[in-house]
Amino acid sequence: MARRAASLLSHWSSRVFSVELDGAPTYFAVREKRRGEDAPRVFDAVRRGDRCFSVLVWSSDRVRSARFHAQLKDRLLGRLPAGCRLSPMSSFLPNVRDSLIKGYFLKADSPSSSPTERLLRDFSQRDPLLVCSYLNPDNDQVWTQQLWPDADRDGTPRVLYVVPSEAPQEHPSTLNLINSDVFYSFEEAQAVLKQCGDIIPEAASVLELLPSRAEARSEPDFPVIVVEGLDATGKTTLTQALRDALGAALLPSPPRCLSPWRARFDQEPPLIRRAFYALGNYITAENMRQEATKAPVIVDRYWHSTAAYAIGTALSGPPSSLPAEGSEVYRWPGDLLQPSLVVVLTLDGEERKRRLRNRAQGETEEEQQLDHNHLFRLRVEEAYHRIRGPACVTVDAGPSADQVLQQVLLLIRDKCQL
Ligand SMILES: Nc1ncnc2c1ncn2[C@@H]1O[C@H](COP(=O)(O)OP(=O)(O)O)[C@@H](O)[C@H]1O
Ligand SMILES: Nc1ccn([C@@H]2O[C@H](COP(=O)(O)OP(=O)(O)O)[C@@H](O)[C@H]2O)c(=O)n1
Repeated sequence: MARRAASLLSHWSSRVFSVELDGAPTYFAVREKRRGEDAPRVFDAVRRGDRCFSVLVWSSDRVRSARFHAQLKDRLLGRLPAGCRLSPMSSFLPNVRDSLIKGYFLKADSPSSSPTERLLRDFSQRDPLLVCSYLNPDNDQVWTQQLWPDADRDGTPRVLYVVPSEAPQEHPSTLNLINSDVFYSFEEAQAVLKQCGDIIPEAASVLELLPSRAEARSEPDFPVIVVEGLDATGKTTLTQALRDALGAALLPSPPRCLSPWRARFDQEPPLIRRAFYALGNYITAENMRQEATKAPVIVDRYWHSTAAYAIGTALSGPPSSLPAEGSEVYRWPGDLLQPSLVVVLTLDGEERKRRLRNRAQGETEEEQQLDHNHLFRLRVEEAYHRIRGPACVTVDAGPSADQVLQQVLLLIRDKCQL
């Protein structure tokens, strides 16, 4: 832990900081203070006289960091004085993978800054937090950042100038996607659940259900067809109709054996939750392999869902903020069985909502977010289309259920010689 802190601090001046102030990201860096120089303005959205702080989560234990970050907002809001405003914040080394650390930027009204300061000092001594305070001593928008001595540990307060920085080319969260949000091997996902063992007892039960190891191995005897799409695009309807039309086996994903643990892992931060879903795919792959010795196999969601939802959640903004097409984040895990065909159902937003209303059954929290957040839905759909290895074939799910079935049957006959 101490070594990671030392390396964090030694690269501190190379870091870029990002704060969502009034809905727009402000990027800034810090550097040594030069005497007598006019520093540029940075925090236009911060009122004169406001006292600011940043609280960033850092720990070499990634499970601890992820869980601590997930609780941090509530913990801060529960104890901070009224009038203190929180904005999401992150810090990263440009182009350095896994360098992103996350936390919050706090604006405290001047009169109430002392209790905030006391509380943060208390937090920084007990918790895996790196706290900085921001001052504009001359009240002219020239900001300085001070790493608190107790965070710096060598006893010398470091006072740095805050200077504007350019927006990075890629969304900063892209730096930590691989093996934190999306897992590209059985071992990587399994390692997260093993690490959770002492804090989430259910992890042991999930680990027991896993195959001893994973490998993509040879093609199954019968074709395996995966149906993907956002909630209410008609996956259940289509997969059942395909099962009946082809005399196929129908597999749900995540697999049924994980049902007792799903709600538990849905409460966890992305690192743990996504590892759980990633492992579910390896169980599904074993089931696919077995069933495909006897008949065609239809699967309701698989790797495309796991990766596209994870990418769409980790990033923000319009689909243009996603990693570019061809990026390694869209690759297929080398040890995961590839289906013969992946069909993605797409549906006009209004029709999807109408079907959701008609069905009126419980949505996952993530699915509710899809409804409330149009951009999130667009990001997930775009990520679906960028995933490679098998790429997906898009089918318009707007026509009647029978027409959609006939179209997909044609595709299967064409691509899988069935
Ligand atoms: N092609 C279709 N045309 C009209 N309604 C449909 C069609 N396919 C499915 N539905 C209806 O839309 C709702 C959502 O379909 P469902 O198969 O449950 O979607 P998913 O499994 O993707 O969430 C259901 O009420 C279903 O009867
Ligand atoms: N193979 C899978 C299947 C589901 N999932 C997750 O499960 C959620 C959707 O599951 P669901 O059971 O609500 O889907 P529907 O088939 O009901 O639309 C998505 O939010 C994904 O995050 C996954 O990550 N990987």
